[in-house]
Order: sequence, then C-alpha cells, then structure tokens
Amino acid sequence: MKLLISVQSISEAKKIKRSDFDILDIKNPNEGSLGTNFPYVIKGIREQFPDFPLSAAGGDLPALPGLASQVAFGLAHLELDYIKLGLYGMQSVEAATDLLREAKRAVDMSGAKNIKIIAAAFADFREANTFSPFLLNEVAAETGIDGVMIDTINKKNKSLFSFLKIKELKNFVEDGKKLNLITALAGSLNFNDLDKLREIKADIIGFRGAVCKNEDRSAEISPEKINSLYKKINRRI
Ligand SMILES: O=C[C@H](O)COP(=O)(O)O
Repeated sequence: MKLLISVQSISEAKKIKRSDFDILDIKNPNEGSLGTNFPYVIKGIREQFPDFPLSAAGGDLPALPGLASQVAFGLAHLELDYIKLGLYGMQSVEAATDLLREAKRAVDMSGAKNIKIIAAAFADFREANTFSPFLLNEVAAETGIDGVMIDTINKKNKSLFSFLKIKELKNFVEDGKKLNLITALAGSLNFNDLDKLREIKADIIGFRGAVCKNEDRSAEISPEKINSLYKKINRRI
C-alpha cells in the first residue's frame, strides 16, 4: 500500500519534505473534498519535489464534460503524475462516462506523458446524491482511464468505514484490479484503520486529517505523524 499525503500549500509541502510517504497530493479543502488548487501552488510544489510522485485533485466536478476537460487539460500542463477527478454532480453511468472520456481526451491532447487519471466517487454517495462507487470500475474501464478511488464528501466525524462495509470495499478493490485499474481509498482514515486497510489491499491509501495537529485537517500538518504512519504501514513499529 502506497501512502498518499494531501497538502494544501507550498509551505506545507516544504514542511514535510523530509518525511516518509510515497505520493504527495495537492488539494484545496476550502473548495470541497477534492477541491482543486491554484496552478501557482502546484507549480511551486513541483519545484520543491522535482522527482517525486505528485498528484493533484481536480475538483468535486459537476456533470459538465467541457469544464472537466479544461480542468484536466490545465492540470496536464503542471508536470503531475496523477490527477484525481471527483464525480460529484452526477448519478448516471452515461454522465460519468461522458465526463471521463472528455477528460481523458484532453489529457491525451495535452501531449503530457505518463499522467494517470484517477476518478473518485464518494462512499457517502447516498447522502450526498453523487455517483455510486459501485458503478465506478465499469465506467473507468470503459473510458480507458487509469484508476479509481473512493473518498468521502462528509469529513465531519464520519469516515470511509461509516458508509461502506469492509466487504464492499474489498470487492471494489478486487474488481478494480481485475480491470488493471489503480485502486485508492481515502476519507478521514486514521491509524486504527490500518488492519482493515491491509485486508482490503488498495494500491494507495490517502491521508490528511489524521496526520494534522489534533487530527484537524485544517490545522498544521505534522511531519512526525506522517513518519510514524509510514512506519506502521511498513511494519517498522
Ligand atoms: O486523498 C486523500 C485525502 O486528502 C484524505 O483526506 P482526509 O484524511 O482528511 O479525509
């Protein structure tokens, strides 16, 4: 399991420069679960991490393929390794397929090499009226994108495991892997979830709140917490 850590600013990224993790993710929590950050922030972080796997969130997207394709095209010019697109304002397979197909076309057209598109659905899709994660693998395979992720919209006192059962998450990951998709999970995960996450075996697990001061995702990020999480994941403590 690769550890992805989300930051929201250049200064946070600098602060954790010597910490242990596998993927640095850039988001803008002020704009939602997968809120997208400004080009200058992403560019500034790339300058700090020239050879490190970098990911960026592309927004909790409405059912507007044109908008999604422009977001994807913009992100494709920022030397990223992964872009994450949230399937927020839609419920149907057709709407999600249109959006991802256009996002992929835009990334291909940008000429950027080796960028992986990860589509995210939300574990609390019923409450939030968003795209079902149970339909995500099918849409990802159909559109030729690279990976799938489940996160949560509701980040207040609830986590991924408040909304979906371990068995459901395991099936999601197994089905995704059978389709050669990268699989990722996030959503207020904490240190106590590691046994469950090991059982589910997603390729990537994403954290922010649990590695911030007082477990508050809007507070300061803690390099020490990141190191201790990385050690626990890799069973060095
Ligand atoms: O992609 C990972 C997310 O940024 C995780 O954030 P969270 O742990 O605060 O829910």
